[in-house]
Amino acid sequence: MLVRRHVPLLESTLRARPLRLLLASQCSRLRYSSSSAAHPERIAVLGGGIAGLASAFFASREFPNTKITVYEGSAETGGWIKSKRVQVPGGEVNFETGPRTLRNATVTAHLVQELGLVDDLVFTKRSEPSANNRFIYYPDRLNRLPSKVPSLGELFTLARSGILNGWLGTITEPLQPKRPAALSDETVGSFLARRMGKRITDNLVSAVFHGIYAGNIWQLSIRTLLPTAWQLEDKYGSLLGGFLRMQHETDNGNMQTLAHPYDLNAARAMQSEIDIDIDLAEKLKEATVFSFKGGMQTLARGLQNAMEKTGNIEIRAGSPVASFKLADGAEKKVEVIAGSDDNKTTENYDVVISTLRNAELTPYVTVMTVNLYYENPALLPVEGFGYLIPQSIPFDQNPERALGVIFDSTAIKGQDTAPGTKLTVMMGGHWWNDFEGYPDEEEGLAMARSVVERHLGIKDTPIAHHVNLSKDCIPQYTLGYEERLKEFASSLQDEYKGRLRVVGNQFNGVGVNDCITGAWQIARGLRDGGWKSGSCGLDRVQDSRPWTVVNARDLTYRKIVSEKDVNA
Ligand SMILES: C=Cc1c2[nH]c(c1C)Cc1[nH]c(c(CCC(=O)O)c1C)Cc1[nH]c(c(C)c1CCC(=O)O)Cc1[nH]c(c(C)c1C=C)C2
Repeated sequence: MLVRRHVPLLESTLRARPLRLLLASQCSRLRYSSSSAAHPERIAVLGGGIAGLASAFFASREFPNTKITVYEGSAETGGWIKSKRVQVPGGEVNFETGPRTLRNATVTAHLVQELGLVDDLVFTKRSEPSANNRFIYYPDRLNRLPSKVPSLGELFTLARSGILNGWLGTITEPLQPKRPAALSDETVGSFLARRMGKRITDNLVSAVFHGIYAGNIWQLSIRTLLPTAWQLEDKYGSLLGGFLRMQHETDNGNMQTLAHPYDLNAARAMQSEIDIDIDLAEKLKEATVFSFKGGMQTLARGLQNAMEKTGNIEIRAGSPVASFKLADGAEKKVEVIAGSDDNKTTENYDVVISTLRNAELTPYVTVMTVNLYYENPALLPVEGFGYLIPQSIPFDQNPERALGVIFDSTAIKGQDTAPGTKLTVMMGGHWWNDFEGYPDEEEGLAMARSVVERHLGIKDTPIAHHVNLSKDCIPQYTLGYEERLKEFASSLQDEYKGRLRVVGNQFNGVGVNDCITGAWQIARGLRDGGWKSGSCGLDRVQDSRPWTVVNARDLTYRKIVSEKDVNA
């Protein structure tokens, strides 16, 4: 593969990876310790999920001489990331109860590299069927979604299923009435139905949002979840018109897009501060998603192990936070009370990074995952990633309120030593919002089996299974979220004078990558005396600069470029 770096001098050190990584980490330490004259003495991180662990890790890189304490309520760190290794006849299989794969993201790739986990990675290549075959269940069968530009045949098959009914509205969108200037937010459903019609929105878009938020598109905020679409309409009066303008307004042939200046700065910081090893970059480029041979928990464990080795981070598992507040006295410190009922401690910190949830900011949804393993390796009627179920499916086709089914044994390979078929049925989300109780393990298993029998015709008995209820696992960025977040940010600043920062899936996005990137930004924000500033870590939402037209490539990490680009 033709790949080369921008900076030829670095090329030889790149090839000698261990040396390069060693140098990189020493350079980072030198740079970080240069500001150590004014480093915080103690930092507390509240919550040992991925956002908390990554925050502690990055903060320790910034301040090697600061004592960092991570408080985690449960016995184990990692939060929603949980992998379970299960013995089955013929080998072992990996069951994930939470996030199961990662998409390429600069900070995550860098973290994996720093933790020495590159050899533990498994990739789903772009060429594999699971990368290309994604299905939507509608109205009573699986429909393959076109992977890139759809062929006429693919469009015809989709149109025949009825999924695309109402698509004509999409091209007449620029002629439709403009959105009222005073409208400060809209639901994803309403925004998209205005241009695509309600039927496609319900049949297609709702399925995609099930797969990410397990949420209801008629409640989620377009302004937060599809901000570029919202801003394009704001600037150009039409989403399609704005999109087409972006194709024309090219500078040196580059595609353009709208971006918030904060995001542009963040992209520049990644570009200048992060080096990704060339071998890893190549693998990531060829993959749609990746995970770890031992499951996603490898990442959380890798982080914990690396932190334990630093000597300046203490992880207190089984130590729930009871309360925290700005401590009395002249010095700005935050007092944290934590621990079990019979063993509570009260300690003061210069900075607290909280990943704990705030009940007023967002509602949450609960998801039940049921992992199923069958001895027969050839059970599935189609090969692919799995399928999502839209909101429009009538109750009799989906009484269990399943959101989707993942074909794990094809979606990500290299984790199991047994050859059978592995599936995960995901149920609940917004559908279960009003439930007073949830199905127990036995009921969950029966419901999942009935979903795969009705949708896929699978009647076999699974030889291994795991039922897990993740109560309140995905925050819902509902209508008006951004305004609520702004108010929340100023109240935090008033109360904690900058000594409390917040990060995690309630603020940065619901994915693992969002949490890791948010943690990296929080730690950078503490640098060079930033820990004494009045920020609460929500600088992005408080930054009122308008979105501007930028070259799309300026938003992407591109230290690794193709030979063609180098020569251009
Ligand atoms: C525990 C359930 C989760 C559901 N959504 C998320 C979790 C952790 C978060 C999430 N899922 C996806 C994204 C998009 C980008 C990314 O970081 O990968 C996010 C933030 C996409 C996704 N959804 C499912 C899978 C296997 C993936 C990743 C791989 C891919 O896109 O190729 C499946 C899935 N997740 C949820 C449901 C209900 C579901 C249904 C099949 C909820």
